Amino acid sequence: MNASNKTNSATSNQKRKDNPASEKLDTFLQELAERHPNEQEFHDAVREFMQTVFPEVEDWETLHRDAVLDRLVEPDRIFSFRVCWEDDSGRVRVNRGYRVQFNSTLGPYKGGLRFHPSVNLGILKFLAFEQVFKNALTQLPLGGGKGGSDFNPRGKSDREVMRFCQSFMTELARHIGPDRDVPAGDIGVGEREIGYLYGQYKRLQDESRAVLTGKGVGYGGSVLRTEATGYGAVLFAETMLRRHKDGLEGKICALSGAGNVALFAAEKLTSLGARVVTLSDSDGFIHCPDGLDEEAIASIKELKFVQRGRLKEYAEATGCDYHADEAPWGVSCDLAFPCATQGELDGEAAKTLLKNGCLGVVEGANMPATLEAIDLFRRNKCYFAPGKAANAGGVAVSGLEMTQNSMRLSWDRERMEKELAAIMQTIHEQCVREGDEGDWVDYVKGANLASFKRVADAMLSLGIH
Ligand SMILES: NC(=O)C1=CN([C@@H]2O[C@H](COP(=O)(O)OP(=O)(O)OC[C@H]3O[C@@H](n4cnc5c(N)ncnc54)[C@H](O)[C@@H]3O)[C@@H](O)[C@H]2O)C=CC1
Ligand SMILES: O=C(O)CCC(=O)C(=O)O
Repeated sequence: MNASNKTNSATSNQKRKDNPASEKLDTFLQELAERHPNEQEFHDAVREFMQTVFPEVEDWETLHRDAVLDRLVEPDRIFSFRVCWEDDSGRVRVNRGYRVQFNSTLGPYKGGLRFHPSVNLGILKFLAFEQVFKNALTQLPLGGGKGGSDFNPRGKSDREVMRFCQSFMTELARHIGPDRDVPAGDIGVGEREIGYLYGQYKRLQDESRAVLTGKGVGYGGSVLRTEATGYGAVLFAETMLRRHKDGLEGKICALSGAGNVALFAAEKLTSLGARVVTLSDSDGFIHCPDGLDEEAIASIKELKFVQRGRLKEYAEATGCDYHADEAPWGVSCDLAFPCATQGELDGEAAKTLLKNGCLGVVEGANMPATLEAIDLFRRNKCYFAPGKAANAGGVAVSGLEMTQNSMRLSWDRERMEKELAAIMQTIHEQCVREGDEGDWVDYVKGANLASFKRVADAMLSLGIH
């Protein structure tokens, strides 16, 4: 029983007439909303995915009988726990921690941890759902999960962050393991946090196990993991443009974010001759019409990763334009790279980008474009690279970090660069194979169908559970 054979665009017209896919989709989404109330981000992620998958599912009966689609939207399990820690003044603080183990059909649960005050179960379920399909596209043996806490590292001392991470891991440790669930970083969780989390895991288990990725290269991390998400998104953009007889050289690029993904995307774009004109944080954006050079990006990295400062400070120090409380999508550009967070590029922003002649949008973040924005990009045949394809370079190198840890060796930069480029190429090929519309490639449809087929086929093979 093979979903690839059963899912075919030559869908029988009769079947469609008897029971149109759009009606089935509406019912499915309505039931989802009733079963998972007040989780808008999760509903949106499922809608974006299922609206491309439903019309292509020919053998409805098989998938329906085995409840594959219903199983795909129900997490395997979810943990929620109290995290108590002591701040520098001796006061005890209480946060909530979570891990959503969504689907392990293809391998151990894999996906980042997010520390941000906005974190709630709906957001983590959307991220974990996306992760299942993103990981499938890498072709590595990885399931999907996500976790985190409403803890806000901003403004906390290193020691406070350490105590929080130790408390968080004290509970999480019992649920994870190298063949079970391997977390990594995401918003608010970088190398510092991974170091503290890993240190506490080792202390508790008295074992050096590959239980987290994104570790420092000095203690079991992989070369290129830090850069991989941003670099991978740019490699994807380059492949997408090359297929359409174009390139990155001279392209004006508007980026949002100023964290791990945005800054390494900016670095790679600049090295390939593109002009990065904006970066943003949650307070506003900087606009540098001549483009940020290597030196400027290095000093913003120092500001963000070491001093943990704000872009406003960079603007004050250099005199570049700064726009408080605004996103950068009003700036005229050839390519947009939303690299901050979900929902940051809405319908109005999409209309502005299209009006200004934007050729393509590459999602460095997870679900930064709203459903309305995605719809506008697709209807206008703007090249839109969805996050589950474009930002998969990070988790792909995490997968390779697991491989290196299992083999007890480390690969060098040259090898890692080749591996990352090959994986991004393969992801692009899968999107084109499933999303080629003749005069245009629908990357959303391509990424969703290719990953769906891989996960659904494996689920059918593994029986009902
Ligand atoms: N770190 C990774 O390897 C991967 C991250 N992602 C996604 O990329 C995005 C960024 O993650 P990272 O760069 O790792 O996080 P980060 O914590 O290093 O940086 C996040 C950036 O987004 C900005 N930001 C956060 N919330 C915001 C808001 N509400 N409005 C405006 N700006 C906001 C922050 O100021 C910061 O500049 C997230 O959507 C994450 O899920 C996706 C794949 C892998
Ligand atoms: O490297 C990983 O395991 C997770 C990366 C991640 O959280 C993501 O792809 O959104």
